[in-house]
Amino acid sequence: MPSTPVNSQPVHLNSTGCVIRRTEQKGRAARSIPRQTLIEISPVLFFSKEEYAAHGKYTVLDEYTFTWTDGRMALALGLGSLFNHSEHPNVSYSLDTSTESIRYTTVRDIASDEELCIFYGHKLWFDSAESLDPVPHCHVPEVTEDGWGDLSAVEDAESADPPLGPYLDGDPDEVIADEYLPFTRFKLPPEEEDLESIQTVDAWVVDIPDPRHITKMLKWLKQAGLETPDLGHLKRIRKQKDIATLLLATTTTSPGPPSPPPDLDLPAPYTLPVPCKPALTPISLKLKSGLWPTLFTPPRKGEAEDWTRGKARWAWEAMQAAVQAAHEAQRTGELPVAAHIAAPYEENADATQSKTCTAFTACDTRQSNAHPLRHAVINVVRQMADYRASSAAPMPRPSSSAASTSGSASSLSSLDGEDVRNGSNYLLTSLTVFTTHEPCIMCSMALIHSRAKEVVFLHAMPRTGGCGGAARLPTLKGINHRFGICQWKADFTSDSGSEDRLCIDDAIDA
Ligand SMILES: C[S@@+](CC[C@H](N)C(=O)[O-])C[C@H]1O[C@@H](n2cnc3c(N)ncnc32)[C@H](O)[C@@H]1O
Repeated sequence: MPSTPVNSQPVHLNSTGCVIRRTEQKGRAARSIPRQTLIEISPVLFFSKEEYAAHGKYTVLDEYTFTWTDGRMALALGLGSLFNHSEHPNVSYSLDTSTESIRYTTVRDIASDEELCIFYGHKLWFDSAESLDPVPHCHVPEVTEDGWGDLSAVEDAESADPPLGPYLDGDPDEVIADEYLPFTRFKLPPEEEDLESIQTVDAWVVDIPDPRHITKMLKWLKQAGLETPDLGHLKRIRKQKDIATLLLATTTTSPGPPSPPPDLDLPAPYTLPVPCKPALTPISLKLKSGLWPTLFTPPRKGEAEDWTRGKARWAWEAMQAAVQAAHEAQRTGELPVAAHIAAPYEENADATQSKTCTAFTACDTRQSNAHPLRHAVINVVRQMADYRASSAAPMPRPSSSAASTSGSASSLSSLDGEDVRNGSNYLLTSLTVFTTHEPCIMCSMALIHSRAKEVVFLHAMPRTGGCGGAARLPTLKGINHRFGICQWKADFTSDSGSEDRLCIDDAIDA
């Protein structure tokens, strides 16, 4: 660590204009740096948990290490360990598991000599002394010749307000209204059912020939403890040809026929298949009510998942990872198309310490592999599956999900050997996939097979896309899973004016 006072000449700097100065505030800009500049890629040094528990944590390293996505303790080399924490960071970072490095990018224009800070998370282990630097409000510093040649930025700067600003400042748990989200959500119409796809359960019913007995039977139902919530989506009485029939209980609740009061002299109960769920569409209502009178519960406005400021920031960083990978792909002669599977956003999580799932990024490699199927989405799913297969890493375990009609979603937990053999390595259950381009029909189908929770894409592909362009696969009849679809808003592009470079021929399937 250099020991120069704050106003002396920098003794350690990198090519994008960062310099280390020994003050209470580390890591300053030696010159103005435009937003969206990749200022540092820090390789990471790892310690096993055991090594860290036995030695590392008793040393100064404890101030610098954090938990990597796979549980190892990690130390950022280069300038990475020197960024101080701020509630208003001007630098964002993303963990790149494929190269085991961390990428640091400015989130707004940085004035010369301004301290460079990242956000450590909400659980700090020290009392934060925020930098006294005034936060410049979108002022674009004049870039004058400063002796560092023309190495100031990797990306071009724009003079507009930084798109991430609204998400960086303020309460990360605050729910953001749809119009302020960085993407537009497409509302999928409720899935249309047909007679074959309606799920039913067998239930006991009893005919009540004398209508005067209906009230008595309803009372008895309550007393007998048969007013169970599993039948809450069905009406209790069906009237057909002047005969009322009462729904008693499913055969799961009551394997044998319930016994109504003998003094009513009712006929013997019998079983009927009744719908398992309420009707979401008028067609479904008609079909289900043909089996048994069913409640109609169309999806209401505002039922979409809430997005918080912290989650919007997570999405922004994930899209940025995809965009960066696409630019890198382009530099190596590939199509500028990339996909990023983000580790799930954890509310109230410490950004550096508690990630339990790994993120994956892949680009299109159909040029270098001379293989027409090596699309970015296929590559990223494959990358994740290979990683899981090789490391017995955590995988999604099916449970329930609003987005999945196959009834699967996840907490991330290890699966047993049988699941692995069954191909669970490919499951994206509960995971969001960020792509620079709307996935083509093949990739959209792969995402359905993989049970992706949602897809967020930057560029629409009207002629070839499978998420609304040429087709919208999740809405096709007979599909056994649906993923949510979101398109990134142009105003919020993480690509800072360079997005035109990601444009590809609209005849190409991404
Ligand atoms: C990764 S290091 C950052 C670089 C460190 N300041 C240095 O001089 O090497 C993390 C440590 O820096 C200090 N630190 C970082 N941000 C701080 C802040 N906002 N307020 C006070 N101390 C901070 C804490 O001691 C923390 O354990």
